[in-house]
Amino acid sequence: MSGVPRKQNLNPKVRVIAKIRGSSHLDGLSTSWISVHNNIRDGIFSHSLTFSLGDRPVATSGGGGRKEAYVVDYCYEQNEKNDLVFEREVKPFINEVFDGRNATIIACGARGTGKSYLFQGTDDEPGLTVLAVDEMLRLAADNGKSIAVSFYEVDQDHHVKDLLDPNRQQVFVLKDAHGKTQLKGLSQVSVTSVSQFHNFYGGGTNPRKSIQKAVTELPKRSHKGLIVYVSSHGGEKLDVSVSKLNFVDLAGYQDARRKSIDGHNLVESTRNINKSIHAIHNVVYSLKANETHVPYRESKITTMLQDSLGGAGRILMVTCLNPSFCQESIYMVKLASRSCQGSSWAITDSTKKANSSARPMVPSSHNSRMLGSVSTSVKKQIVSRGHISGKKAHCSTSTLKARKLFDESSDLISQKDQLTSNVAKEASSLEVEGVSLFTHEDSNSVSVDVSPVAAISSTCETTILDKEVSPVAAVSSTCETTIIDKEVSPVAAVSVTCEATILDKEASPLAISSTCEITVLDKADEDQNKTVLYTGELSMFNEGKKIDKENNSSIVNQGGSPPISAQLQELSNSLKLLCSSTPSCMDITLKNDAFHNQTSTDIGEPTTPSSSMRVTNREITSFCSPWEKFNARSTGMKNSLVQDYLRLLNTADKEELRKLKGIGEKRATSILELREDCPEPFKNLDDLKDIGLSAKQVKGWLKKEVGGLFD
Ligand SMILES: Nc1ncnc2c1ncn2[C@@H]1O[C@H](COP(=O)(O)OP(=O)(O)OP(=O)(O)O)[C@@H](O)[C@H]1O
Repeated sequence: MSGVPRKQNLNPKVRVIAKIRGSSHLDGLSTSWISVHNNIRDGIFSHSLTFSLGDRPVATSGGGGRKEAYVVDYCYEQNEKNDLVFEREVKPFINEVFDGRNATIIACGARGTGKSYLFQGTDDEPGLTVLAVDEMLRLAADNGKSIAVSFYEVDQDHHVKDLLDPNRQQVFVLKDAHGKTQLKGLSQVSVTSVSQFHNFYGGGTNPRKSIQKAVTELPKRSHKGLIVYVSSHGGEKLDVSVSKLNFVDLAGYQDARRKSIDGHNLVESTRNINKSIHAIHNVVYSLKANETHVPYRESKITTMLQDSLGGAGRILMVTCLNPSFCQESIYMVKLASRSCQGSSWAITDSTKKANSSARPMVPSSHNSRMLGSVSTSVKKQIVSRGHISGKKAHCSTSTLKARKLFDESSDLISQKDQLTSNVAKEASSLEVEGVSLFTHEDSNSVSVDVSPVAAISSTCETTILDKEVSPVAAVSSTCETTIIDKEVSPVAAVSVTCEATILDKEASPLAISSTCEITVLDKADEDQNKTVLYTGELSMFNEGKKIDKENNSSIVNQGGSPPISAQLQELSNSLKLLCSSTPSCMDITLKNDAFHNQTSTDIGEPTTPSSSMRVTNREITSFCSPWEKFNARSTGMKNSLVQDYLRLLNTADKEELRKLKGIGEKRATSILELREDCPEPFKNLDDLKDIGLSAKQVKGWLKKEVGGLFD
């Protein structure tokens, strides 16, 4: 990684990096599940991180099994040691601190990801704090300045304690007359040598051992902070600090619904910690985005650090990552990427999906909470890096089978009796089916003529949900294929997304919707990104009548290379075949209580509901009676309204939430708390019981909003 260009983000105030923890003997044969890729965007270098398990991408968006790439300013890999991170990231800060500015280095990450190791290190591999103090002492000696330190912790109850005080005296965070933060009761101790620092900070020659000892005496979950003051006054009591270098070792992020070793639910003890981790990310995000309001007051730790974080203060946020699979690490990377980029962005273009960047990756407890629901998902990925010029990559037979899932949606429907009798069994038989739009009609090979191709990924997901075991509530299939060509212009990425949804709560009504989309992003022309877009859309709400489908093809590519054009043509043909192979006539009754069916269905993946709501004009005109037209239209509107309402609950800020009927201060706070545990807690109206609302109540309010459509 040392040879890469290092032009960095132009906003020098905040830098967000990642560090993959080095291996210890305890790790055994852990192999990295994180891939690090170089990016250059607008001339700025960054790294993007993707996650996979074996050959499977880890679905991070919570929907559609998308493989997303999260951008950070830089990522240090497993073999890169503390001293490298120090030289590159911390040393420049020290010079600034000696010039009178404050700086803050924050380590965050899931538990056991090496945050403390990074800061404290070992005798053999000193950590950032030790290396920094060493360097600062040297500079202080050269410049006639002196160094002092404070060491504190902020526990889960927001209490601040002085760790240099044997009695762990409480520290009070106050503002003076000038609005500056005062940490009343926090000791400052002068330091003149590294070994002396070890004594204060670690209580011995091996800081790790001492800190581990200290940790056992402390509450399990707390943030720890070290302040290194640089003062020109010197002396034992440094009342006037010229500038500060803060090290903040945040408590490990942990899913609040996990159980502790002793079986106790950790919700209570982790909620406050997680809240403050979010708060510090929110502050970093606001500062990086130059927002006028920075939410320092959201937590004790950000209030304490306000003087250092604001103004000319520099910030380095290091997200520590586990070298082996860790769901919480993904979440931390999402937060880091959001802080780094303003929002996390995905190479697979999944940002097109509403809320995808902010979607939780924490496995939803809501699915498991919905008794009787069966959900299964399968993700398959083919990834090849480097050049595959003129080669044909062969897909496994599962891709052909997958294609069948889409083609045979009618078979699925005709099999509904079997499905309803044994949903779980059907689910497992469906899960072997994947989809590849690159599959030729007459063969199961994937042809890749684009050269060189940086990555090909194909993701398939199948979900069957049945809240009451029978009848089938929802069958949903999402497929995505992406080719990323980073090196050769003009094509940057080809992305294909297919979605199929079958909703059938009580045998009828039945709604089938499928959507296909091909997007080619062409970054060759900086001024004008050329885009080839193909969309195919098919929806069926039928009563034995004609089913309408709509295909839109819009080609505005001005300079696509011949192989890509040919490839696109192939894709386009495949899509047309795909759409045309879906049955054009179905004998299914459309029932007018579709709203109820839709809203009571627990659709686990958030990507699918919208497709089931699409009712185009052409579809509507294909219905026979005016009643059916009206009914289809109103069903779509009702469903859409419910989804918008849920989306609002999942994303709105407190102020917006309070504008909603039935949501006051208390409910708005509960909603925000729920979102901290699971950032998208409301997947259907039944989830509203978590905030003391019933689906019926909300439907009633929505009904009022839109008049008589809910009658
Ligand atoms: N670079 C590394 N090389 C070898 N071992 C490491 C490295 N980083 C961390 N470890 C080991 O991994 C384990 C966890 O590290 P550490 O305690 O620093 O994690 P943490 O993120 O601070 O955990 P927590 O959140 O629970 O405080 C320790 O046993 C540590 O020695």
